[in-house]
Amino acid sequence: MSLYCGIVCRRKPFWCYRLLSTYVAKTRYLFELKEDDDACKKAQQTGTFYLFHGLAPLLQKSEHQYLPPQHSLSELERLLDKFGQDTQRIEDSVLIGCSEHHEAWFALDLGLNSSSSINAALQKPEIERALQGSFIELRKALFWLNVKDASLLSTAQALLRWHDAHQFCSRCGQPTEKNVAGSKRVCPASKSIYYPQMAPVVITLVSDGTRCLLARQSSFPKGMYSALAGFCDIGESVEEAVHREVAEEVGLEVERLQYSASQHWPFPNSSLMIACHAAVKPGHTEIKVNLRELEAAAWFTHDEVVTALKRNDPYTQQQNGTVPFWLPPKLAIAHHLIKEWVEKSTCSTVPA
Ligand SMILES: NC(=O)c1ccc[n+]([C@@H]2O[C@H](COP(=O)([O-])OP(=O)(O)OC[C@H]3O[C@@H](n4cnc5c(N)ncnc54)[C@H](O)[C@@H]3O)[C@@H](O)[C@H]2O)c1
Ligand SMILES: [Mg+2]
Repeated sequence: MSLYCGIVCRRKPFWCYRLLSTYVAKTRYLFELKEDDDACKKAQQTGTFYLFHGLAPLLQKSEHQYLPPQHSLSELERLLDKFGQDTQRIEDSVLIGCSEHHEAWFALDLGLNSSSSINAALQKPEIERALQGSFIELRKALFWLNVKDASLLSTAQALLRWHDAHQFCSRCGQPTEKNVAGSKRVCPASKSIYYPQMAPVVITLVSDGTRCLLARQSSFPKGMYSALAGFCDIGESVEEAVHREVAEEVGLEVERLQYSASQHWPFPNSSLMIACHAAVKPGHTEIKVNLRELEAAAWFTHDEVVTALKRNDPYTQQQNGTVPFWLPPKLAIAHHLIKEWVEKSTCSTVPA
């Protein structure tokens, strides 16, 4: 229930956090930190930092799970000091969220070349030893993290990568400067403002009523099949992109599009995955694979998909040198789409 009653406080910020629901207060607090550099600097004093090296997050193994440790500002300053680095490097950190109690969370990459400090990147093994953890490639880490940490670290990696790649103004070539939160970069020379971007991608699970269509690119791990995905062209609607991508990749026309869900996907650059179900016209099921885009595509039955969904670790399942058919991991939206199709077809209400 929202406690916000429309009362406007005279204190800065112009709303009173105490009158807002926890969620609204949190979003307003994060909004303030993005807009106000002084407030964000102050938040760093009481906030915590997630560390990365070359875009790989620091993880610590605890019992049966991997967790990303959080470090306070003073711990981070001590670490930098220990390795002979100036604390200006902390200016490269980006805001990635906050707790319900308004403890701000930041991410900092110690391996990328710093735009704030003249010191060279820190050496990975030494920091791993000092912090008793390992920097693990995010694609691998996603298999071991819980949903909340996976989402937070994906956001952090996407934002750190975007800042690393946008250090110069594309209009005049001069260096750009990030605001404290990292929600934008500004070119002092041309006055251009740059905001972190995501590319919209449609991902579609096509059904013929009893089977679903899955495909693989040669770059996928062996045996893995997924739903059809493709970047939206400029000027296209989501619906147009779904029709075009399915036609382009497998030579089929689809109808009865149903939006399912969306997801931020950090690889290889930030994408906004928009997931849909679609159906082919009855009898129009002949696949014509575009070999410039895909290695293979095929129709899979309900039973084949159910069996594949149960294969959590496909690499241990190899028999006689063959790799079994398997599906993207739980955290990928493709997994969600496929699971949804299985559940719907079990109830006999799958899009025909
Ligand atoms: N989260 C998931 O479940 C999931 C599943 C499948 C694919 N994906 C992601 O979807 C994305 C798109 O899938 P795809 O590779 O089949 O796309 P695609 O079919 O559009 O083919 C990729 C090609 O599109 C072109 N392209 C056009 N706009 C681009 C842009 N903004 N960035 C990069 N390339 C662009 C390039 O030539 C590129 O080689 C991939 O990055 C992949 O990681 C995510
Ligand atoms: Mg594709």
